[in-house]
Amino acid sequence: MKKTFPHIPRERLPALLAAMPKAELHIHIEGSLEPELIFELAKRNGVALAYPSVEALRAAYAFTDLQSFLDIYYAGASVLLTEDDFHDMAWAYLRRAAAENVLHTEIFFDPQTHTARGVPMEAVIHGLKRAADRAGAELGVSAQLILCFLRHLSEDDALQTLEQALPLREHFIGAGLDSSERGHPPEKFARVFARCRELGLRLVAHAGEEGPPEYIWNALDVLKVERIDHGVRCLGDPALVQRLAREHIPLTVCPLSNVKLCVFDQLGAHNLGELLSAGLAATVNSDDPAYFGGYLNQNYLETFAALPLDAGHAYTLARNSFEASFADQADKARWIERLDATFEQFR
Ligand code: HPA
Ligand SMILES: [Zn+2]
Repeated sequence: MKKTFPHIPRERLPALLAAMPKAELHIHIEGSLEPELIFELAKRNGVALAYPSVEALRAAYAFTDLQSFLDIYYAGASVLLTEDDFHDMAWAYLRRAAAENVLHTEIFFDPQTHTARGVPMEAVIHGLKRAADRAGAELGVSAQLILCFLRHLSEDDALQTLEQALPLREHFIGAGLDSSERGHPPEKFARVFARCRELGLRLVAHAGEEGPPEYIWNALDVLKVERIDHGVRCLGDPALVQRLAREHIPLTVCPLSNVKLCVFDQLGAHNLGELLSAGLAATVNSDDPAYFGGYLNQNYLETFAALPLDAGHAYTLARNSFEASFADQADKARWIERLDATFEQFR
């Protein structure tokens, strides 16, 4: 049964959305790199940037599609060289997450973006993991890592990357697939995902952000992923929607990202409400918050302001975020109790 909260008026929604405990399941840590930190790290590491100032860099954040964003995103990540750089980036994100009542986060990282520049795999993973462990100890935020393969590169490159990461296997819980979607279908990565499955990694893939519903089918059937990242284009295929609903496959939806990358013209045209009405396990996430105009709470706030969503939808989205996570059942139950308590307090 869906919960409803008729006693919570619409004016209380912004406070409720900010206060409610939540999980974030779709955040690229390189996409949390704020322009100020890009400049600080560039200076620290003696890396030359193509932009003269923070303002000039921010002014370049006007994207027409996924690729136009990725070009700038990879350029920004070029300032990351040492273990401390990766720690500092992730720590900045995790502090923000804690302030936004994020109890649990599953963080994507793109090792190939760094190893291709000669950065050791150990620097990437140890730096991120140190920040994740520190978040547990100092902020009470549970944080896990998901290693993503860049789909514009070859499957052999992905396989080599996986082998390189294997000595550090204990530090990440899953594998994902990101970067340029169109022209790089999931089945291109069938072997590497099969290997990840043998290794006991949890599996996710970006599909149906810009790509067709067929990519979502193949992410499920060929890669055997447990969650679909984005997936907003599933509504074009009723049989797919039925499958996603029947099998409770979560979608990690990123509303501000979708508008910035022109997947939807405006937030008011976003299909999040339809996804929920279709019985899909949709969640709200920030994707690349430093580039897309806001962190997790901003995604919730702007989306609820633009769409006819109420406190019942807020509850469903937050609850979905915990249920769709790769955390263990006891943690999920504890977080959902805290969610229920927050909703009890709002009148
Ligand atoms: O939204 C995204 N889509 C695909 N790849 C990405 N890498 C960072 N953000 C994204
Ligand atoms: Zn993404």
